[in-house]
Amino acid sequence: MTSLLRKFLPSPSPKSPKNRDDGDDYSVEYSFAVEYSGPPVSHDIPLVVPIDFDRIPTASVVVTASMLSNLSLPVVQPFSKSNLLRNKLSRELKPGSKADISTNLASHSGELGLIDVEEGIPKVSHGIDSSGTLGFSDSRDDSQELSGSSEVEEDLRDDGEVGLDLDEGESCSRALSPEIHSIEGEEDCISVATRESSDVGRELTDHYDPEIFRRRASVKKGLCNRCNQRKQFTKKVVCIVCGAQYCGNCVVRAMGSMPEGRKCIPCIGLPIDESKRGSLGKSSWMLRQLLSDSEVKVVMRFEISCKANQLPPRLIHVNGKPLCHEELVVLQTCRNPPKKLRPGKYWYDKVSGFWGKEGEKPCQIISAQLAVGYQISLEASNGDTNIRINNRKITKAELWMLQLAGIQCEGAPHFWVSADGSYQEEGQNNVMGKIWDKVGIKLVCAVLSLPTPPKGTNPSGEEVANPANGVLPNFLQQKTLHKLLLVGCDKSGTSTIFKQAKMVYNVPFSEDERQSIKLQIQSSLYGYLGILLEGRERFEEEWLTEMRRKRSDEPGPSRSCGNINEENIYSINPRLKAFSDWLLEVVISGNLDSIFPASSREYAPLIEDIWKDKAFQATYDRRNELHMPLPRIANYFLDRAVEISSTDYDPSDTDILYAEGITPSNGLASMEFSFPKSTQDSFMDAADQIHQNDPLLSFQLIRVHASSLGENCKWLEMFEDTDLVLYCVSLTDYDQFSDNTNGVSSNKMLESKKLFESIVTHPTFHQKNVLLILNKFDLLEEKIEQTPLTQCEWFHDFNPVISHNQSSTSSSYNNPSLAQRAFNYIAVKFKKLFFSLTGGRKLYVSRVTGLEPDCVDEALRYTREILKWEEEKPQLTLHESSSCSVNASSYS
Ligand SMILES: Nc1nc2c(ncn2[C@@H]2O[C@H](COP(=O)(O)OP(=O)(O)OP(=O)(O)O)[C@@H](O)[C@H]2O)c(=O)[nH]1
Ligand SMILES: [Mg+2]
Repeated sequence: MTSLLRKFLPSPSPKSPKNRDDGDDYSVEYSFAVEYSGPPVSHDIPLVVPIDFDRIPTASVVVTASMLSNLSLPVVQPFSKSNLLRNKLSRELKPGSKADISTNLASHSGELGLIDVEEGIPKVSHGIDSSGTLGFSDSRDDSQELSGSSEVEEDLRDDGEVGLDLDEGESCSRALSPEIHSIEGEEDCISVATRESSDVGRELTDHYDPEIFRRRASVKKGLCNRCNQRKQFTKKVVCIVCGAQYCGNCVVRAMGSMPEGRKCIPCIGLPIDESKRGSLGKSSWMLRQLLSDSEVKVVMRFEISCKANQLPPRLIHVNGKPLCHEELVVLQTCRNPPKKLRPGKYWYDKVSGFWGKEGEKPCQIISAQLAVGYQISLEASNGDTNIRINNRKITKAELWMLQLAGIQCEGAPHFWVSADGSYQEEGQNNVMGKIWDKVGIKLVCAVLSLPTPPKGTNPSGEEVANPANGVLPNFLQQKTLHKLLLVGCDKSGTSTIFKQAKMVYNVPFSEDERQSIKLQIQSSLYGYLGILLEGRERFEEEWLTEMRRKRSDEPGPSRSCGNINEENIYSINPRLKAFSDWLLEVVISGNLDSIFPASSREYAPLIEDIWKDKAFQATYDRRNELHMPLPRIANYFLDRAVEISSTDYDPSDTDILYAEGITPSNGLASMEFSFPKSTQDSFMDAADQIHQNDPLLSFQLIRVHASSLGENCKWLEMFEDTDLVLYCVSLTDYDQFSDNTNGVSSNKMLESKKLFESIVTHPTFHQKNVLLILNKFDLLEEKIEQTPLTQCEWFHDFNPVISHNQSSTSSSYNNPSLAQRAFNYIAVKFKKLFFSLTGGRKLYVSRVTGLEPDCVDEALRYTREILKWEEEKPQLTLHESSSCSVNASSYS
């Protein structure tokens, strides 16, 4: 296999475009914005496939005139066989649609109805001759696909990027000439699609410069580009222009004082490789080893703010228009500029400030009314609903958002939404409300990954952007948010993990959350009381039955004389009895939540009386004999029943942690956090910790209750942009049963297995890795001594060989406890299941042991490591948290 990388270099100058018919294998093509206005064109023009030689697969399919009759969007697509076909067959160009077209300007401009030739940018591309090697030889023949496709293979290169290789000597080499040409002038650019983690397959446009091209072509992969050594090359510094890598010994000599950040000296002054924009300002480990902290900061500041590294405005398209310098300035200096602005195509709703990538849902709300780009198009976000906001068809996620906010969407309404979120229907003059005032809207948006308006004015005292003092303007800060979806069966402990995370990462509970948890605690308290009162009734009946039996056994006349004195330790006075009867009725009817704790003020004095009553205390002493078991945590609250039932009760953090649930609906909850500085971090060395405490790296933890996922987990669709799924399993479920929706009792571990299967095989999570959190390990340690794991049929072959002569010196590693072996066994069971269901994906495992907030720290820090590994695409095949390693041989 010969890599295209080395084989092909740029095409001829745009100033002398070669005509396709002259027999040459390549031609220079031009790209410009066009608005299609005529009937379908049927010129016989072969498809052109521009190829970026440096970052293959970066080739884009460019539409030619003859394809316009059956293809409109998106004109430039990442190169892939299926993309080519799908787009060709399924789209239709309607008059009025705009597109970027590349074609041979010289011969076809007139017939295409071009409107914006002046913005035209020459493109480097290779024409494919009509016999068809890498494309459609004749667009009228739909059956002809990539006829050369068998020679094209995706190949994972050693640097982790996907490359495109061709078989040596195959027909592609006929079509693509290895001849070297160059293009002059700064205006030149080539179309590329990079494989950034979040932008896979998305089109970006890279600056083209022959010097950069030459430099990139001469970069030695896998070696230090100065000393040519390979050894000790795992950590390196990479030039942000040409991609050359340098080892620790050579970096400073190769890069000098780094006045523009990490660039080798000849690259200084050249524009950066756009696919590396995301790493601007993020220092590497190696650099931190070589330079002092303050030096690293200065270099990183240069890297972010120097002129040569700024975004070229033309590479940003807004509503179809490549920006000019002034527009980019307007965009970047407005009050709420787009975050993470990279080369690409965006849509912008000037009325509401909604902003998104072309063909995608909105990702941000920026300042409204900016004079930037053309008018927005109906299809800007590729919305597949009939509902419009400000003349844009909205996406499904936005429709869900409106519906969850209680906004009527029946009858395909067309809303006008202004910058403050007030909305009205088209043709009507009255404002119907404000979207952002709706209850729970922030949570809904967070969960659906939709933007909410940025916070209001800067409170005084907040630092104002000033690169001189190290504070960068918003647009230079690129915050990365990783989404973690936390899900599990009933009582698996997801809400506890969520609350633990809030506490350990100092995310305060809002007043609303505290109030709702307070009501939850009070309501549960009445539930626990109900269980105890039911027990009291039973104990009293048992006592009376026993007394009657004793009486009947007594010989002689006393048997019939007089009634039994029914007064006993379990008797309560009529007032308490009336309350008890009523409460039991409420518990049985399942209406507890609707009655309590709204009316708890009324009942608080009764609770005090009940709690002090000897009958109740006698029952409480026998709480282990109750038919309906009290949750473990009940004691904690019952011991403070009087305090909790009072109206001025204010739950402590521990109360909140022990409470059941987070929100009244017990459904969705979301929080954003970042990892605070930690003195001990088992996963990284000290230098990495500095990097990891980066405030721009944050995480969103979304907890969703299994019952909110709907039939066949259909609502998982809402979480498509999850970065990692955290699936929570309670280790104590193996001997527990619950009634499923059909009223059939089933083992809870098997239920958990079933939900796990549905989630990991759900199409939304196709290709997503999963972290399995095995929870309540502390309870497993107690339980497994009493109840064998084999109670669950899935674990029938758990048969640990325990060494009984544990010496005091043998470590738990050499001689794991029964619970540890059970943990390992269960982890392997899930791993095997996962592997059989998903093939190549990875299941990571961690555990949580207890209710202390920091019990979740390790599992959550592990998620950060997993995401880092994923980004770096390591060669490892099996990852385990060091403290939770799963060893299949530890059980037999
Ligand atoms: N001892 C101990 N108890 C735990 C642990 N994790 C959760 N619990 C308890 O287990 C019970 C269920 O936990 P939750 O966090 O409410 O579970 P859930 O997944 O939210 O379940 P739902 O109530 O169905 O939403 C609560 O009483 C928790 O206090 C743990 O690691 N150790
Ligand atoms: Mg709960």
